[in-house]
Amino acid sequence: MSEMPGDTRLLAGSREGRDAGPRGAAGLGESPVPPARERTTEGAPEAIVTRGLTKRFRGGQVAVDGLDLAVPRGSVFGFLGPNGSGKTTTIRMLLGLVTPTEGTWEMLGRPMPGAIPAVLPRVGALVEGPAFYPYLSGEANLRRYDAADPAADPRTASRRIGLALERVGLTAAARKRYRAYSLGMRQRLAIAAALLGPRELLVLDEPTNGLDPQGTREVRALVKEIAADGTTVFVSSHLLAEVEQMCTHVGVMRTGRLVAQGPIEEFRRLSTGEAVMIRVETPDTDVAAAVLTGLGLAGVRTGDGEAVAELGALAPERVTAELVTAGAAVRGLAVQRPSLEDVFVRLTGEGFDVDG
Ligand SMILES: Nc1ncnc2c1ncn2[C@@H]1O[C@H](COP(=O)(O)OP(=O)(O)OP(=O)(O)O)[C@@H](O)[C@H]1O
Repeated sequence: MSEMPGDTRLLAGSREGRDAGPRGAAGLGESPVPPARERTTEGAPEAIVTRGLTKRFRGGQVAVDGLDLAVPRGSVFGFLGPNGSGKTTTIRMLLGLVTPTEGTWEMLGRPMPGAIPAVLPRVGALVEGPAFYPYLSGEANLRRYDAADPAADPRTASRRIGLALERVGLTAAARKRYRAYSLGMRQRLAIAAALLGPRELLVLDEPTNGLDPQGTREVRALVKEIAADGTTVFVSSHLLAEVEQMCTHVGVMRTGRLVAQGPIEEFRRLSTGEAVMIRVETPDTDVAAAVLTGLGLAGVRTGDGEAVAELGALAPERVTAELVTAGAAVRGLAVQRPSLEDVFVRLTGEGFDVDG
């Protein structure tokens, strides 16, 4: 797994980068000479870096507020946040589709938006699904799509299209009409359109939105395959399970702010700070509750055939022994460690849809 600079910035923390930087001074288009720290090299360890990136829409709505993202090369970076938290606006800014109100950003080591002509051909993007013709085949649709790109050499179109179809596993269905494609195949074709040409970075905005479970699985598997080939993938989602299954890194958005970012392992480690619960399944709930209370455990409560408490640092075998000594018939005993979801809920103050 690639290392993210400043892993310690996992929690809400990317502020220092912003304060040290040219925030505010760099209203885009206002400064003809970019600050020295913007002149980065192609070999930068991040595929995307933003500093203080902000979008205030007319009418005062702040959609994205001082974003300091660092997306390591080679990562599958899950850009996670509830609906309306600013993910799409961020992606549109990164791709030069919307002008930031404030802040700077780099893609593939080059300062944007100045380097757009050099950088965007190396970046595949799926933001709004491309409109495909239902009565044309997948291949014919890609041909039209490719022909609309002035940078694409028509002499090599067939090869490009063949490779893109192969990459998304649609070679066998290339001649089928688009309208006969399943939802998953349609989305894979959209990803193929983003992969017409060799890409170092793929940006996908909610690629599984609206898909059935089978389509969702296909797209997730495809993202992993693309990443395994060395392409950095920046993928937005409001689904925690999706990010957990696909991503090596996560950035968490809440109302336009990045509240945390880092390797997913770091988030898992964070979850160890949450309360570990012990759940005793027993017909003798009162006896069990008395034992748990006697052991000094907090949050003791009884329910339907069970007694529950916060285990804290106590060894579960100690609880088991005391329960047996007290004569409680123990049918089951479970230690519940906090999930990644608990951590995200604490960070964002709201729940996530867990299912894909
Ligand atoms: N063109 C616009 N003009 C005014 N406000 C906008 C515009 N585009 C987005 N917004 C607002 O900015 C906020 C962030 O929207 P954005 O679409 O970036 O969020 P999101 O996290 O991608 O959510 P979703 O998953 O629902 O698309 C929302 O409150 C939205 O209403």
